Amino acid sequence: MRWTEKYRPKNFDEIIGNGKQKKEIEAWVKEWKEGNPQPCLLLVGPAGTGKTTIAHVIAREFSDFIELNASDKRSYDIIMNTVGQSATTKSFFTNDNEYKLIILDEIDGIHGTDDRGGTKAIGKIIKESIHPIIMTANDFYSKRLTSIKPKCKVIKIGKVHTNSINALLKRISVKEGIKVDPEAVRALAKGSNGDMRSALNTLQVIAEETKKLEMSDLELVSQKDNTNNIFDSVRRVLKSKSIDKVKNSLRLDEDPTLVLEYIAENIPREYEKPKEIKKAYEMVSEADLYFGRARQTRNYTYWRYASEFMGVGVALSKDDTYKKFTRLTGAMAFSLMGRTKGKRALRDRIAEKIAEKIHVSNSVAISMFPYLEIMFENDDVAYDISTFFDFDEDEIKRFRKKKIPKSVIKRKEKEKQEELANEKKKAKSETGISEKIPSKLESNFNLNLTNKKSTEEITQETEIKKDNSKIIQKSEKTISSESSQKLKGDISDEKKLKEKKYSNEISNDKEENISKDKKSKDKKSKDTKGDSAQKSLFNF
Ligand SMILES: Nc1ncnc2c1ncn2[C@@H]1O[C@H](COP(=O)(O)OP(=O)(O)OP(=O)(O)O)[C@@H](O)[C@H]1O
Repeated sequence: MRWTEKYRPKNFDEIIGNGKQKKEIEAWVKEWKEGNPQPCLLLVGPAGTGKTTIAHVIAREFSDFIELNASDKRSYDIIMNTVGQSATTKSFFTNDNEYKLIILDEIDGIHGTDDRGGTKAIGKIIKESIHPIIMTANDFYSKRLTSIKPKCKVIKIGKVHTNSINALLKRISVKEGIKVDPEAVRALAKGSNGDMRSALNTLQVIAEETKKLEMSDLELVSQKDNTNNIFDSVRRVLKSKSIDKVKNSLRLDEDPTLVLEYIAENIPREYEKPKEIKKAYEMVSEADLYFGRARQTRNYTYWRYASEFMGVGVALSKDDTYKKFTRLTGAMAFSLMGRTKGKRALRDRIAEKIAEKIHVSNSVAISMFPYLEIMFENDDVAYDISTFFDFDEDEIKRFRKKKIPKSVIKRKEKEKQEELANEKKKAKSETGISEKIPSKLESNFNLNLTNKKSTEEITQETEIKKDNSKIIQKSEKTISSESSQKLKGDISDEKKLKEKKYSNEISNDKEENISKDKKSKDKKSKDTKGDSAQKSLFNF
């Protein structure tokens, strides 16, 4: 049970704050009871300060009472049929000639031009009623009250003082067996800003289960307070038919799509008629469409339409307000999201790794998961894929329950080392070809021998040799860095690919140079052959 109901004051003494106003109201009741009719009582003040509670306490003083949410039956005829005639005859209920109290809640909720005479009807009832009437409203300056105020005794109900809230919270905590830090209660009382309903709701949300309230809960207070605000708004949308009240309640510092989720979640908890539920969900769907449009176009004026549908639309989907207590819940979608937060983070991490590596979008990467699950059934493939994408243990666990066996990892690493060793060998053997390139001395010797080469040819040959020796050094450097990394056993595949590409480039370079060399050698040997022929000619 909500503590606001459990601890709703039963008499004037239990109503805290507003001492002066309480005295005025008590005097008004006394006059009525002594047979002196009094003007209609209009209680105006902020939410959660006790207006409805006061009306109910007064109702106990009379033989009977009728309570009507003014915005429920807005038509002139309905108001007249419900209380109009009864208000003008003493026997509007059962038998006796006693006064009966008429309570009209949310008077400022009657919608201006659309109220089809609602304000007029109330004016008429006030004028003609022989029974005491109490009305409540939030907004003293509401246009709806302009014609009503002069006909009533207006009593402004102020915010409840922090000290009074603090004292009541302490009393309730004792009754509920909650161990409280006085500083924390005071902070909570202050934070509720004169709204007793909010203070009680917050205390219940935080301390009902833990049976404690400490300063460290204060952070939680502000968070829960937000949630409370959402719940208050949702409650207002579902409970009220007052357009202004519903609109006001949706002015809260919260993501409106979250509020929509909460409303959608709670519609069937409050509304009972299938027709009402259907209509309310149609409104939710309209609101959702506008939120979608706002997101897509980034034109947030669409939010206004969405709010109309999810607030007023949903509120007016019911025929009448329900006089019952409804336990509201948070949006399941969000609690589900909360529970799967870790899983989703893992999913996104994996998707990012895949996306980056193979240049696909994250959603495409996620769509590959079922295939990866199948591929991961094979130990070797699981090792290859996870090495390629650089998956850690948790990420591997996403695709297979068992760890990759150590024996497979060992074997795979060995194979990798062997592969690298082969590559190194291959590179060295290529280096061997370059070594056959004639040394400078040899060339000079040949030159001396042949004595026939042009200076240009000599420079070209020397350049080629220089290039070759550079390439050899480069490739040897690469190989030695490869082997040291291989020993560390943590060469990333991307690096490997790059290195392979790089060593391919090198060997291409080498091949090109070697073929250049060969050509030059051939040329040389041709030349040499020519020389020798010439030599013989010389000799000749
Ligand atoms: N002055 C008060 N003293 C003790 N409890 C209070 C007081 N005001 C509010 N409460 C608590 O808050 C609950 C809600 O108060 P109530 O419905 O009377 O507020 P209200 O002023 O009519 O708000 P609204 O304008 O939103 O209808 C009550 O059930 C009661 O538990």
